[in-house]
Amino acid sequence: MAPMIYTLYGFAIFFFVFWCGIWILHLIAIFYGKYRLHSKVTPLVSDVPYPGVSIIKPLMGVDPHLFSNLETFFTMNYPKYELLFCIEDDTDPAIMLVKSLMEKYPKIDARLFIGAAIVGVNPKINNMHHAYEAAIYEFILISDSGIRMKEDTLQDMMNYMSDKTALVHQMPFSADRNGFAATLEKIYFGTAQSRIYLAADFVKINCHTGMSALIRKSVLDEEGGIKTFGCYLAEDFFIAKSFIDRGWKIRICSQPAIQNSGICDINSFQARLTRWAKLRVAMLPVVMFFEPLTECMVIGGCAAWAVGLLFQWDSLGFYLIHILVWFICDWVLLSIVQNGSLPFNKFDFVVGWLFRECSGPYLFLHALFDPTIRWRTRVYKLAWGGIAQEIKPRIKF
Ligand SMILES: CCCCCCCC/C=C\CCCCCCCC(=O)N[C@@H](CO)[C@H](O)/C=C/CCCCCCCCCCCCC
Ligand SMILES: O=c1ccn([C@@H]2O[C@H](COP(=O)(O)OP(=O)(O)O[C@H]3OC[C@@H](O)[C@H](O)[C@H]3O)[C@@H](O)[C@H]2O)c(=O)[nH]1
Repeated sequence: MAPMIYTLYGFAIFFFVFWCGIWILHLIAIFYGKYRLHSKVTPLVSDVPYPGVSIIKPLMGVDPHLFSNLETFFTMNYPKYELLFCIEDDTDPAIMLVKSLMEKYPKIDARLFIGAAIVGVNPKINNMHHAYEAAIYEFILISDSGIRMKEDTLQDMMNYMSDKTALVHQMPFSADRNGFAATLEKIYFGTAQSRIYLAADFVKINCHTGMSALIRKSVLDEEGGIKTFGCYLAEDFFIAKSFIDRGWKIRICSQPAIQNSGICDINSFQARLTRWAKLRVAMLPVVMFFEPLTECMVIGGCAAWAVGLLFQWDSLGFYLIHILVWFICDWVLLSIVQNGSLPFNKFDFVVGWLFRECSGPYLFLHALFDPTIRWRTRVYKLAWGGIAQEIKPRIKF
């Protein structure tokens, strides 16, 4: 009987301590977010020789926002940059769209690369490889198709590129769009993901998501270039890891990434989160045990049970207060990340937040039990450690 009791008390103490740790994460995210995000960007000084940036845009297919998202790259206020658009398929309608932007902005140095190289299994790396080889500047910006830039975003990123830094990335967030799926995306990126992202950046843990990343090219070249990371689907994580292992710093900049894909529905959003969860579990198996415990409903339930056992507190009351305080912290964090009025009201936030918090643990479980990964037109399997293998030939739409 005694071992059983010790085990129960052991679990209770673990849950209670973990729960206390999670509140420290909340506080770090709120205070660090307030201090770190949305700083005023130092204006460009005309006699300073700014380093050049080769911006690589891997594209695949079109969506209703693609034209206006890409256009923001032609209207940036940065003195020296080139745009390198990469499109794998020569029948992709994105080609027409890029060409029309190149005609509209003839003064902007832009090139189009059609056809992917096969340097690994990661289709984004394969797509970008030719552009990477042709890039002329000392910095590259890898920027996904759904990203929007403000006029000063590149300047903001460059401001954080110190001599010891090799990678500056934008914390994922989303644009103001209408509909429940857009609300859900904003709530997820502005709460659950921002909390971990900001805390990880604060303690210098690698949490790099590669949708918008400014990279010191010489450092990546020392690793053999982007092709070295073509064997992983989570090339972003492994690029950052290789930099950190060699003593370089990676940092977030002050402007969160504005994701503005024209495809915004609950199924594709959840499929994306599930895909990311599969990547995390394969690269860092420890995540399998700890990530569910970072979910409000899960850690709240565990802590409520623990305090009932350890301190004879009312578990239900504790659970409800836990949820309420978490909810308030999330509202505060989301407001900090948004840095302005939100495109939805408080009622939408309550519904979206509850939906996200209840569906999060389910999606994670779903990711654990289905190891195959579908990314756009391809299907993969991951081995422990993150090496990917393509298991079905490409589906052509
Ligand atoms: C003692 C070890 C504790 C490990 C705790 C792990 C808890 C992880 C909880 C939530 C993870 C949310 C991650 C959010 C961003 C990830 C988005 C993503 O998956 N992107 C992938 C695709 O682009 C990318 O390849 C992966 C990037 C990095 C994933 C790293 C996850 C671990 C982060 C651990 C942070 C702990 C912070 C602790 C601060 C005190
Ligand atoms: O087959 C593909 C798939 C994707 N891509 C490009 O890769 C970028 C990211 O694609 P998606 O938007 O589908 O995927 P995500 O936003 O989930 O990507 C994210 O997760 C996986 C990481 O490897 C990426 O670095 C990260 O950006 C886009 O610019 C897309 O055009 C390709 O070029 N080919």
